[in-house]
Amino acid sequence: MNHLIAPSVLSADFANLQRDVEMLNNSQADWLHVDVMDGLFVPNISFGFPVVKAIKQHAEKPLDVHLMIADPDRYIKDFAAAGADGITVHYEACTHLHRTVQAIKDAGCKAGVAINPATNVQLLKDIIADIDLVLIMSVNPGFGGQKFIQNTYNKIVEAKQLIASAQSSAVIEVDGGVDTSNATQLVQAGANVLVAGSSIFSGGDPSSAISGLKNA
Ligand SMILES: O=C(CO)[C@H](O)[C@H](O)COP(=O)(O)O
Ligand SMILES: [Co+2]
Repeated sequence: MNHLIAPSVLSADFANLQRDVEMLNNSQADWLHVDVMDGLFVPNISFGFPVVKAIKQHAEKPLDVHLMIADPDRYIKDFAAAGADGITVHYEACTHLHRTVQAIKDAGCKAGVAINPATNVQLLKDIIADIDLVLIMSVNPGFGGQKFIQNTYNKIVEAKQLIASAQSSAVIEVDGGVDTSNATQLVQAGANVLVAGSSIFSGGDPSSAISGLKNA
């Protein structure tokens, strides 16, 4: 599979969200990555259902919703209703992860599980066959614009082996500090989906930054 690009709307201009979503519609972006933060699981608050709904109204590509919230079971149905196509929860935020994954699927969405930089890939062994996506965080979640953590490459290789041994169809997504300096090596290690926020939106030409990552 060719790798996919999922620009993070967290780095968009919130005062011009429709304009930025339309730019993404017309770009080589494959998905729109939507970061929801609750100020509890992570030390930052981003946005909730009304903003996800507003993005959905204009988006022509799937919404890849990354929930950085405590006890996400409480809100799965609401995010599905708001327009999520995929919902990713954090391993570290779920007491009953299997139940949460089933709830995501029951809500009609693709189910993803994210792991923080200090969480061992092997902890996904008993859920890997049930999920559609593994999100390997390459920064500590909570903020855009952080420095990429090098150990991510090893974790991608390990996740790929875990997926193969379980005959899982899960794809591997990487999130945090992704730019053209590491994109090629991430894809070579086995990443299928690259999330990028600041490297896309901080320059003057987001659309060509997306093309740069797509051609990595
Ligand atoms: O989940 C996230 C932060 O927790 C964001 O998706 C991620 O940080 C993307 O932003 P950047 O490319 O600027 O690192
Ligand atoms: Co994210």
